[in-house]
Amino acid sequence: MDFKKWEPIYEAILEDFGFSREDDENSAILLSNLLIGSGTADTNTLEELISGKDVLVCGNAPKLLIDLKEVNVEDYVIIAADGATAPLVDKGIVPHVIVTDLDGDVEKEIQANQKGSIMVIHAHGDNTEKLLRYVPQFRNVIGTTQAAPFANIHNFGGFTDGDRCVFLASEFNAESITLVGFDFYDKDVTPMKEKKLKWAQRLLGAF
Ligand SMILES: Nc1ncnc2c1ncn2[C@@H]1O[C@H](COP(=O)(O)OP(=O)(O)OP(=O)(O)O)[C@@H](O)[C@H]1O
Ligand SMILES: Nc1nc2c(c(=O)[nH]1)N=C(CO)CN2
Ligand SMILES: [Mg+2]
Repeated sequence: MDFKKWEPIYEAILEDFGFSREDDENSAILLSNLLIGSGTADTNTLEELISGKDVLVCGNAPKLLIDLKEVNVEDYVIIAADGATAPLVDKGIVPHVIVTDLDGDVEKEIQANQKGSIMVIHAHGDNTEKLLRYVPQFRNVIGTTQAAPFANIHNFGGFTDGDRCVFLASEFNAESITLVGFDFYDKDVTPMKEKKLKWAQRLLGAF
């Protein structure tokens, strides 16, 4: 994603939520340093995995398991959005890629990572403690930010874990992108989650 294209959307998100760009930037610097310690994965791995392939993006809506019955998971490169990892792992499915800001079931994500999942870990102003605690426990990590990319920190576009999966699949030239476990009208969510889902829906309108 060209950051100049993403930046106006990012500025609108910052304003809507009252997030601080400086906090996001400092969190990204922290993640960059943590990855220098533990080893950053190469984005070529994502290119090789995704380019020309059919991708299944798994969101964490309650209907995820119902949606999964309609697809043959073996036909896809599977990208799990954060909390979607646990129900997949419980069904014996190891996602090829996990996109996370580490506020889901991180223990399940560590298990999946040990079985081969590539981690795409997102730094933002409200997850620095999670980064410090968990990043050293993962291998094969690619770091992302919603602010400007630099050095070993990327910005493929997107905001919530779920829509960032789709931006990532698009960035690496997926042949097709199929969504399961997305429900933007889920009423059983907090007001904050409802607001984030509205942004996810809006951002996915571009695809
Ligand atoms: N009804 C839904 N409830 C929860 N997540 C949903 C829903 N529909 C789609 N999603 C997508 O699934 C992703 C993963 O969901 P999860 O429950 O892990 O949320 P989360 O980690 O709190 O999300 P985020 O960190 O992006 O706020 C979300 O980022 C969202 O894009
Ligand atoms: N600063 C900040 N940025 C975010 C946050 C958040 O809570 N705070 N949540 C996200 C995933 O929904 C993505 N980006
Ligand atoms: Mg999350």
